[in-house]
Amino acid sequence: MAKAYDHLFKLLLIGDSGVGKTCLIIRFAEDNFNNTYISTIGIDFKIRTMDVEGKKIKLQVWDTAGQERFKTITTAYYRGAMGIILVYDITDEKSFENIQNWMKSIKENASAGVQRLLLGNKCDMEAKRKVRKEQADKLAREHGIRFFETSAKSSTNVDEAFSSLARDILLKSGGRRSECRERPKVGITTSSPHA
Ligand SMILES: Nc1nc2c(ncn2[C@@H]2O[C@H](COP(=O)(O)OP(=O)(O)OP(=O)(O)O)[C@@H](O)[C@H]2O)c(=O)[nH]1
Repeated sequence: MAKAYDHLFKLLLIGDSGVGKTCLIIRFAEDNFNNTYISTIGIDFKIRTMDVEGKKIKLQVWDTAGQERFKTITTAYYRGAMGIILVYDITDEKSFENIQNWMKSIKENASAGVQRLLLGNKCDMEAKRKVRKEQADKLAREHGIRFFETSAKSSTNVDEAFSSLARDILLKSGGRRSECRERPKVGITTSSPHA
């Protein structure tokens, strides 16, 4: 029987409440978008398998609640993550300023070698932009990480962002077989509806 996947990578999305973390995951895992805002309670995850550099990569993507009151629960999940995606909203300056605090939280709670990625979401809302692309580019460069502007709504750069992070983790691991060896379903699988 053909192997269902070569690697399992655990990713985590963090960032202020309302920046679009859940929507990015739903766009990535289900190719769907909903305008209704239901704030995440605690933590949730979805799965999608994708081809990266000729390998089948199963991505288990964890969605955290941005609200401060869930911090104790959500930071407990940092340690197991191989990649962490920091998300801000390009129409919300405060969410960009807070990226520094989210970076600090990674330093305090995640594994030392965790791969990070910065996303400026809601780039479909150009008229309401408050954060210039150059500002985020500079921040990403300072931290030595990649940066994309995305839109979960228009699907801009969502697949690109996830596959770029998966590729970086893959290359860093030297293509060694990673994590568990269960044999899941092939193709795109999702689980656990957004709470
Ligand atoms: N225009 C636009 N709206 C978006 C986009 N992504 C998310 N939204 C909207 O922003 C709101 C918040 O999205 P969520 O994905 O629930 O935000 P979140 O970061 O998961 O929030 P918490 O669960 O509270 O941490 C919703 O009303 C979404 O419809 C986007 O790319 N463009």
